[in-house]
Amino acid sequence: MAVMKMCDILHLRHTKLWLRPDWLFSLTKYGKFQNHLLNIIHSLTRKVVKSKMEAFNKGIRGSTAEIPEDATSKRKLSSERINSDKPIIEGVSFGQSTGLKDDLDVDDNDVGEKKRLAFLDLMIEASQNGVNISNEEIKEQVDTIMFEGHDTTAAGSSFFLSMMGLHPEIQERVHQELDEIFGDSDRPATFADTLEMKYLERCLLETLRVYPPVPIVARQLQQDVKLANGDYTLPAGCTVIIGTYKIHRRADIYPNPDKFDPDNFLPERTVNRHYYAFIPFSAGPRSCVGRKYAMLKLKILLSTIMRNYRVKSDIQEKDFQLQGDIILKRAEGFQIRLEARKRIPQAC
Ligand code: HEM
Repeated sequence: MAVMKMCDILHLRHTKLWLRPDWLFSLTKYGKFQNHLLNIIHSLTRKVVKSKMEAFNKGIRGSTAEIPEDATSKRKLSSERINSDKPIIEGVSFGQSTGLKDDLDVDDNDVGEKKRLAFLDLMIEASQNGVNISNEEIKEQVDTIMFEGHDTTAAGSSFFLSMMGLHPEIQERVHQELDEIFGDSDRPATFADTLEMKYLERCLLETLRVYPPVPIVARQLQQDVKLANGDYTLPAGCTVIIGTYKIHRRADIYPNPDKFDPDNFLPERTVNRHYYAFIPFSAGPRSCVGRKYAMLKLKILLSTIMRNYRVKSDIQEKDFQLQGDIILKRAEGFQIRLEARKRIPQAC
């Protein structure tokens, strides 16, 4: 709640110009409330770092990513199948749905077979091995991960459920797929199961296309940048905004771009699409470090909800058949409801 309330204050400062200067803002009730909220948030992260350090000093390390062998072989098979359909054309992606590959991924075997130190353990170990990183800096990294990891996935999963409510026929296919994977069992989903969730994954990617939780990213240029597509130079110091939301709705890339269509992520459609045509996690060296974890977490979370519930919405798809940004305005205040499909395990 503290993070959500902090976001309200941040958004308020976007629109209320007089709240922008820090000195003026700090005198207002919002400034004081912000201090209170930050205190709550920071004391949580301090507690996390402290308990991790205590555990680390006792020799206890965080979990390492170990994936069962059968899961990795399944994964390789499915990507081989996709690769064999069509040759990969240089400079374009053959679909991030095959593992959210990015230009950061140099190792093709990067599906988690390697044992890794949990991020916080890694930083604590580095600080104890002479790397110059203070406890406060470690805490700030934890703040970042906690915020980035929570707000975006919360938005992504809400949008996904909204889409399910709006498109009952698509929801039905998701249910069918999950029933095929899990049958009547209420066992928890595993990593191997998530690799079978092909249709759910397509729905998730399509959700991130039409409603990217991070709709724009911005950069301040440190040096002049000459654009490749003409005689234009962007001067150092200016801020460049990449409009993810707009890119994802380009009709030359996605025919009928306002339509929610999970088939946009069929391997044959993604094969020749430009690498940067789908950038919910941004791209390049400062892209989202949590994207694979986010996809995994979202698939586990959403499949668990969908196995047990049917999503109903109080508006129809036709209410969304408007152009571009207006869609979001019409969607304000609409409600979705979850109806139990079967016996609900306690974990839900
Ligand atoms: C659907 C879920 C997510 C989406 C859509 C998303 C999207 C993004 C985007 C667009 C950026 C780049 C922001 C910018 O350049 O201004 C970013 C950065 C980042 N994300 Fe995510 N993210 C998601 C989940 C996560 C999760 C689960 C974590 C951590 C567990 C995470 C950690 C980070 C971090 C640490 C950065 C900063 C990377 C850097 O600056 O080098 N994200 N994310």
